[in-house]
Amino acid sequence: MIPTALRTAARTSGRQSAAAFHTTASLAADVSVEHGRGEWKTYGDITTYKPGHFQIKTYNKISPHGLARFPKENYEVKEGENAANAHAILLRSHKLQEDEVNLTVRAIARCGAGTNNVPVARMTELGIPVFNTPGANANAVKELVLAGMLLGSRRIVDGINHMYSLGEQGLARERVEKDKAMFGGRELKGKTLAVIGLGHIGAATARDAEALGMTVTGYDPGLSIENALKLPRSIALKDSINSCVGDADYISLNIPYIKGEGGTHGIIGNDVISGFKNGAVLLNFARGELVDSEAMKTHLDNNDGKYISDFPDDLLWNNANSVILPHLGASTAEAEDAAASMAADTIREFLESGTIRNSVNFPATSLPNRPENSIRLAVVTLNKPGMLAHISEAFANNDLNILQQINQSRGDVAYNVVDVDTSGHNVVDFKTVQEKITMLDGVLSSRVIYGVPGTGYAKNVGGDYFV
Ligand SMILES: NC(=O)c1ccc[n+]([C@@H]2O[C@H](COP(=O)([O-])OP(=O)(O)OC[C@H]3O[C@@H](n4cnc5c(N)ncnc54)[C@H](O)[C@@H]3O)[C@@H](O)[C@H]2O)c1
Ligand SMILES: O=C(O)[C@H](O)COP(=O)(O)O
Repeated sequence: MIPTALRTAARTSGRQSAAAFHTTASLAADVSVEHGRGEWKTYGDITTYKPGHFQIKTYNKISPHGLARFPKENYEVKEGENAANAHAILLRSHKLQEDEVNLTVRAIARCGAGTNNVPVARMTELGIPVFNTPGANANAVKELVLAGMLLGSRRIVDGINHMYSLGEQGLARERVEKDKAMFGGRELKGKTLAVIGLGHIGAATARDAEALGMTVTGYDPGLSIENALKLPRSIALKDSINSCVGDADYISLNIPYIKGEGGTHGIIGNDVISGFKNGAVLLNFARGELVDSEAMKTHLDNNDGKYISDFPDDLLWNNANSVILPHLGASTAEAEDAAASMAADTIREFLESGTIRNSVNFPATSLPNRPENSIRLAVVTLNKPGMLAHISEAFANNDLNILQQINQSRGDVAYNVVDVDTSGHNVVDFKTVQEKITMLDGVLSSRVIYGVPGTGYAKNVGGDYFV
């Protein structure tokens, strides 16, 4: 729903002045594109916006190392609601609400792996690509999974708590040797680890577990070639979760949380848990919702076994056989820097050249550099027949020749990047062409990737032209 102020802006924008931008080549035409919200003054709250800059809205604490990738000449970074005219959103685990996604937002990047905190399906309907940072924090999580295996084998937490209590009573020296018999454990070497999900984290965990002398089994119906090449040679690949966990002393869950039919909600339920070996340790550094807490509690209360996780759980947080940490998997300086840097680079590439890399809802798309004397238009459409023909026709009707173009689709959405020749034109009225293309039935948005940062974006919002 367009807010009233912005609806007015959308209707009147055609009457407002546009800026002319010059291409670098000497023979280039003047190109007139729509200038954000006309004279800027209708562009939301002007006091929070620097015309000529891309505005990045952040949620959560994003590593300054990553944010430094946005050059100050062209970008301003603002936290949450201070960014009233955001062109892109950068976040970690913040549960993003639709009303936090301004009409001006062209893209969203999750500094991390899981995008279940972003309403991805809705963003696809709105024509907004959502990106993540595959592998950027995988080493940090893998190291915590390894630590989790040790926590599950050596009663380290119980031992620490016991020493604390003895210390308080002044009994530490007297009791320390006698009491150690209470905290016996077992070794990882020679035990079996089952890895569910052999992606960036799972594959690295499998490899390191083998190096610790463990036998490793794995299950991943969507194993990529890239991750398959990282697996230890000795891994036994299984064809179901149940067959993977049956012989395991440790089970590491490393899959995404996906809601709805065919998703992964409660995928570790009673049918899987009842197949656990006595004493098995379940490591959940993926998402809390993957595990059926009731079933896990019943299991822990009636069998040997442990649950180690970095996700909150109302039923398991104080269970004697569980160790629950804060959501710390990716909280290392290295992972935070890497994820924020990758996210910032991805957003920059998208805003500055239209390239799509590491999106979870849009097709990977990359075009060679824009030729001289050309303008680039990126158009998001529904994935239906005839869209490309209509876009091409709009250019032809305005005597604009297409130099290169790419059209990629994914699910319900298609993404087109078109470079059109401006040579031989004195003035190219791009406002008119862009409005025609944007208001075609099935077009969601368009963006002139040219000229002043932050300009040239238009949306077809249920028949309203928002520019
Ligand atoms: N605790 C943390 O701080 C933390 C940090 C990073 C990631 N994570 C979580 O870990 C998950 C995995 O991260 P990653 O970087 O390895 O992601 P990834 O995309 O590289 O790997 C996920 C793998 O899971 C597989 N998979 C999907 N559904 C499956 C299923 N039902 N059964 C078996 N395999 C399945 C996929 O094919 C893929 O290979 C993320 O989605 C996120 O939820 C948690
Ligand atoms: O999916 C992820 O990448 C992790 O859960 C990390 O989340 P965080 O960035 O909030 O630590």
